[in-house]
Amino acid sequence: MDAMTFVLFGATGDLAKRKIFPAIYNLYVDRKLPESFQLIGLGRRKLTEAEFREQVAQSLRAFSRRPVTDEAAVRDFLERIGYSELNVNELSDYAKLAGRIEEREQRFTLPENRVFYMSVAPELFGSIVANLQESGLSRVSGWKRLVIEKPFGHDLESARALNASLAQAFEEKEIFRIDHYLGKPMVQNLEVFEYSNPVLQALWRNRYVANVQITAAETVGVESRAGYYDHSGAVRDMFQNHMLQMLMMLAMQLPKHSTAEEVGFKKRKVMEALRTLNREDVAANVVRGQYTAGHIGGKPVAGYAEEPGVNPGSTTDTYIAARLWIDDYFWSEVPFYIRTGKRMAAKSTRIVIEFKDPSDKFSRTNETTAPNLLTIDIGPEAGMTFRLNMKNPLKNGKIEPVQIQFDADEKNVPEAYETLIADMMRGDSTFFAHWDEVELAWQWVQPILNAFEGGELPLHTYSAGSNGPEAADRLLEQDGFHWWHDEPQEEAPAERKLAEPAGVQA
Ligand SMILES: NC(=O)C1=CN([C@@H]2O[C@H](COP(=O)(O)OP(=O)(O)OC[C@H]3O[C@@H](n4cnc5c(N)ncnc54)[C@H](OP(=O)(O)O)[C@@H]3O)[C@@H](O)[C@H]2O)C=CC1
Ligand SMILES: O=C1O[C@H](COP(=O)(O)O)[C@@H](O)[C@H](O)[C@H]1O
Repeated sequence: MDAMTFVLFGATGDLAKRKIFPAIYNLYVDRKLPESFQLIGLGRRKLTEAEFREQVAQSLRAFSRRPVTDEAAVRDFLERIGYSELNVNELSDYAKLAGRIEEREQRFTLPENRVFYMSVAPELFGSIVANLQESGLSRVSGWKRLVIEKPFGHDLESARALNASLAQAFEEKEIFRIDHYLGKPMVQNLEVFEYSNPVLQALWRNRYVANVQITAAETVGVESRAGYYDHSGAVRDMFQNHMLQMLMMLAMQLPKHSTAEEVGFKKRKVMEALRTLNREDVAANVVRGQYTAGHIGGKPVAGYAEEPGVNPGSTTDTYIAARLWIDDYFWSEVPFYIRTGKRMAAKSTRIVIEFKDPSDKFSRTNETTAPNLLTIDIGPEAGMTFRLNMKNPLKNGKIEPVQIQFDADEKNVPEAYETLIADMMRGDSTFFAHWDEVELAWQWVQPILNAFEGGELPLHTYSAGSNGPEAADRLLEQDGFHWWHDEPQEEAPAERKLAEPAGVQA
C-alpha cells in the first residue's frame, strides 16, 4: 500500500475515540497499514504529543474490537501518531501543518499522498476544504483523499451547496462519504448472496417476493446528542442515509464488476426507479413517531420530550416507517417497508424478504404453511436465516418451518470503520456514498421533510421498549402483511392471508 500522511480533523472528539483510532489500530494489528504511515491528529486543545498518545492508548483499551494485550504493539502503533493544535478557521494554522507534513515527506523522500479526514461538526466542513485549498495542502504531486462524516447536508439544498464547496478542491473520485452501514459485513454481502447463489438470483424479483422489510431498531434513546438530534430526527439521522443505502444495496441489479463506478451506477438506477411521493402520498405511506416514557431492559426510561437538551414540546421524530415502491422490471408491485426508531424493544438491524405463497397450495393440502423468509441480520449479530417448510416426521407429517442458519463469529469480524478506512486507503470507494445517490436520496426524502415541517403528518407516540407506533402496523395490514419482529414467528397467524399484489404474474 502507498505511503501516506493521514490528517485527522476532530482527533480529540467522540467519534475518533470510539471508532476511528480503534479501527486504525486493528488495521495495524492485521498489517493493513502501509509501511510508511503517519497520522496527525488535530484539535484546538493544548496537548503535548505524549498526552495525546496517552488519550489514543486509552481509547484503544476501551473500544478496540480485539482486547489490547500487547503493550509493545501499542507503543509501536503510537509512534505513528502525532498531534498538532489547529483551529479549522485559522489559515495560519494550516501553514504550520503544511510545514510539518512537507518536512516529513522531504526527509524520508515520501510521495505527497494525503488523506484529510473530517471528523468534526458539519458546519466546519466548508471552512476546512477552503483552507486546505488556500494553504496549498490539497495541491499534491501524489494523491489526495477527503473523508467526510455524516450528516451530508440538512436537506436537498444544503447538501448540494456542501457538495459544490467540496468540489472546489476535490474531484468526486477523491471524496469518500462515510456511511458506516455500507461497511457492515452483511450489507457488503448482499451483492455476493445474489451473484454467488443461483437459487437466490432466481428468486430476487417480484414474481416470488411478496414484500421486503428493512428495520433498524435501537434500544438507546437520544443519549447526549440532543443538540444535534433534535434538529435532525430519525428521517435525517438514519432514513435518508443508512436506510436508503441498505435499500439500494438490496434492490440493485447485479453489476458486472464490483467497482465503485458500476455499483454506483446500479444504485443510482434504484433511486431513479423509486416512486416519488407527492404530498398526499406522504400521509398514506409514512408514519412518524416519538417515544414516550417506558421500560428498556426492565428499567424505566424517560420519554423523548423529557430527555436533557431536547426542546420543550419538541415534535422531532424518533421513529419513521415508510412504504416504498421501486418501479422497475424486477421490483414493481413489491412493497418495501422501511422503519427505524430509537428506544424500541430490541437492538436489531435486519432485512426480511418474505416470499409469496405458491398459488396452488390449497389444492395439495388443507394445511396453511408459513411463508418462506430470508432474514439477513446486519447487526448487532451478523447472520442469515432461510426459513423453509417441511413435513415433520415426528408430528405425523405436519408441515412445519425449518431454518437454515448462519451466525458470524463476532470477535473475528472487522468493524465497519476498519473495512471502510482500509478501502479508502486503497482508493476504493465502492462501499461509500456517491454524490448521485446522496442527491437522489435527499430528493426523495424532501417531500417527507416538507410534510413534517408543514405539520401535515400526525406525530404518533410509542412507549419506550415497544415495537413502535401502531399506525406503522396498519401500514402493512392494509396490504395483508405484518412486521416480522425480532425473532421470526414460528407460524404465520392462522387468519393471515398473503395478498397477491395486483398486476403481478404468479
Ligand atoms: N460520535 C458519533 O457517534 C458519530 C459522529 N458522526 C459525525 O462525526 C463528526 C464528529 O462527531 P463527534 O466526534 O461526535 O464530535 P465531538 O463534538 O465529540 O468532537 C468534535 C471535534 O471537533 C474538534 N473541533 C471543534 N471545533 C473545532 C475548531 N474550530 N477547530 C478545530 N477543531 C475543532 C474538537 O476538538 P477541540 O475541542 O480540541 O477543538 C473535537 O475533536 C460529526 O460530523 C458527526 O456528525 C457520525 C456518526 C456517529
Ligand atoms: O449513524 C448513526 O448510527 C447509529 C446506529 O448505528 P449502529 O451501527 O449501532 O446500528 C445511531 O445510533 C445514530 O443515531 C446515528 O447517527
